[in-house]
Amino acid sequence: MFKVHNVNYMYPRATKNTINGIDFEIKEGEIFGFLGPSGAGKSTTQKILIKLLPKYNGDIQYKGKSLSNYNDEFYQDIGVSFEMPISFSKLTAMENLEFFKKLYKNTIDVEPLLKRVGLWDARNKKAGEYSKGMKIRLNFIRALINNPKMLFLDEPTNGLDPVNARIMKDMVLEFKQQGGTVFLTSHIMSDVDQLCDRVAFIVDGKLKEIDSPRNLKLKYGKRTINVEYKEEGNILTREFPMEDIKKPDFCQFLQAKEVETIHSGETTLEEIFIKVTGVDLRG
Ligand SMILES: Nc1ncnc2c1ncn2[C@@H]1O[C@H](COP(=O)(O)OP(=O)(O)OP(=O)(O)O)[C@@H](O)[C@H]1O
Repeated sequence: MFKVHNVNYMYPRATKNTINGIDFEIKEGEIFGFLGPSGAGKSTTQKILIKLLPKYNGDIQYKGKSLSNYNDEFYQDIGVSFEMPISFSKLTAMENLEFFKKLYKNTIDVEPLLKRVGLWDARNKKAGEYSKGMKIRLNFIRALINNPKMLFLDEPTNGLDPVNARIMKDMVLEFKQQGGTVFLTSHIMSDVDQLCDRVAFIVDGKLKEIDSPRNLKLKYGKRTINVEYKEEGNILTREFPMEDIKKPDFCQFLQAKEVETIHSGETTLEEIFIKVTGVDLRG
């Protein structure tokens, strides 16, 4: 869908590049996560990809054609839901959606989507009177209004309660199942784990890692089995090399002990984030 080659970007009046020679591809039909510490360049990259920052150096191809050669037809193809909800506060949610519909050739029926995200009953309320979470949900529907092939989502579940976050994630996964491609940024590693086929880590404008969450967990995790067992009222743990799984000693150990839990030693995306970026998400 996208091929990004050796892209650099410097903001006007800045003294150094914000984006430093990044290379990556977004495959058609995948959910691609873009992760990194605050200020690393995630939003800047997203803005470059949606043609808001056209003065980059390097090559970006969208569907085999240089991004810079696309006109406004590009916007018929994509949907964008950024962190800051954008809507006309004096218009109702429905009036907002009707307004945005007029900008596109192909549009969808918003009723089922508004019902799905729980905004149907509030459709005639002014967008300015919506809560933060309602604005985020409205913004998401707006991003889908032109039946896009590609969605750009910035922190899609930030500010949503767990139920609405779940609905949003299900809708993103359904968008993918119907052939859509997604580029998303998030600081919520469990969301990234549930949604993304591949993730890229950006630090100081440079890409440090690109792979599937599974491969990253194998790469950064330990090939171990950790057994937690009870002995004389105490909970003890013992770590075995993964290779021991086939050895009689391991089976004998399990049979002899009162086993509580068994885990393989793969790591979490949060731990990987800390290792790759050097920044602790927990602050
Ligand atoms: N309009 C601008 N002019 C100059 N510098 C900017 C501008 N927008 C962002 N920057 C700088 O570019 C760098 C990257 O910012 P960016 O918004 O891309 O980070 P981010 O990774 O999206 O961060 P966050 O997770 O906090 O949203 C930061 O140092 C920021 O201060």
